[in-house]
Amino acid sequence: MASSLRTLLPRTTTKHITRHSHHHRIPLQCLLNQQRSYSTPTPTPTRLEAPDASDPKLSAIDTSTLTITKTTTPKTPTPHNELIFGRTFTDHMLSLEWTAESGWLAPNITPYQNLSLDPATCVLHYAFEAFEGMKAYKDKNGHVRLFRPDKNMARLNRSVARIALPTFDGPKMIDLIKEFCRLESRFIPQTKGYSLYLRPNMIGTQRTLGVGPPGSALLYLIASPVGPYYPTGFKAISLEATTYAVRAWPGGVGASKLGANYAPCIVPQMQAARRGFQQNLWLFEDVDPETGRKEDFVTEVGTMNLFACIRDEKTGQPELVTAPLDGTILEGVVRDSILTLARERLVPQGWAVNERRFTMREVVEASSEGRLMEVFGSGTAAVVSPVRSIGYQGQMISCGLPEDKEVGPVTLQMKDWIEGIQYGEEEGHAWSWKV
Ligand SMILES: Cc1ncc(COP(=O)(O)O)c(C=O)c1O
Repeated sequence: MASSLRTLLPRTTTKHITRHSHHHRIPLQCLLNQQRSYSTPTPTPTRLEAPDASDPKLSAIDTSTLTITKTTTPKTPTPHNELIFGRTFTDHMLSLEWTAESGWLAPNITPYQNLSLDPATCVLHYAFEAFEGMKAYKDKNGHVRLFRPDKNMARLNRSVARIALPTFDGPKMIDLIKEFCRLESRFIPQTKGYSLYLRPNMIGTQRTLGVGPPGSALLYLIASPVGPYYPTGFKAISLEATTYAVRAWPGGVGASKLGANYAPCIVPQMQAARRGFQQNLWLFEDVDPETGRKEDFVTEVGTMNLFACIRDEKTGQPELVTAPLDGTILEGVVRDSILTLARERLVPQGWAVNERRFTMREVVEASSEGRLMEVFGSGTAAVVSPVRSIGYQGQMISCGLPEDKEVGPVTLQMKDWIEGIQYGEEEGHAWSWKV
């Protein structure tokens, strides 16, 4: 316990050495830039430079130094029917500290406990924070499995790099997560639909009010056992298309899983809820280069990507469409899985599968002409979430679900395929990683 507290407590928050290394580095860089600009003008950067922390030495993790301090007060897991998403946690947490001088220090698994942060810690002022959401599942033989954890680690590395937090060795972090899951295995119910939600989180821990790259960071992981998103079967949701606020924009950080992207989404979500909608749908207004007209492009939902099944006006061919990865939406792991499965398994049945920009005008027209077959959200929490209607500019757009149905065939098929892989029912699938 003593060593675990030392890990999380003041070491990073009271030591200042890491800051000095930046003080030395920054003036030197400025000097070099200045010198260069006297001879030939420095070209304007056309892309973001990789931050210092992508230095392989600074992103290495030594898993052989892992220490495990087990709790002396193990909890009784919450009964299945009482599980509420993100409310109860397991006995332990995994944590790793990073400093700009030494890179990643020895990882620790300790009892779940409070963090102690100096009030000046940079995450509390400037939102140096990025996170992930992934799950561990238990198959019918009692083996714990992760679903495409490489994708989550790659995305977390992209997110942290965008805000000058240190990158890390993804495969080594997965080894640590596996170790953590083995320790917490008793919290994962062996019932399909149940899982252990894993929340890796990285924060900048530099104690400073100066705005600059954090010289120290903490990567930690906590876990919450969760039940099925729809315990009594699917319940189709209705979305309010938000026309008065924007979630992300070209050149922004919408593709990064930063905490700072989520807080500003709550007020529009509350407003949608006040009008009876379960979620809001984020749009992006832009000129369509083909028509020269201003359009509302469909992007994604609060914590889900969005798919539509639309029958072609002329040929009648069904198309599965979702917004492209243009930097304004999160690159969902489930989104990618749906696209891959659809290309493998729906295209041979005559479907078109496209990542392309599509507009609310298209959705409205398809709906009014009876060509909008299904709409659904995709994400780790629910896998898929059927959409019954979208409120847009004072109209309710019906998304093709018959009134007596809660889910369409494509949505249901995707859930079955993906859960089959997650729970190891589809034998030997490369996306299901045995722990
Ligand atoms: C904004 C946003 N979009 C999409 C997703 C879906 O991503 P994934 O499929 O990786 O869960 C999430 C959930 O994490 C999200 O927060």
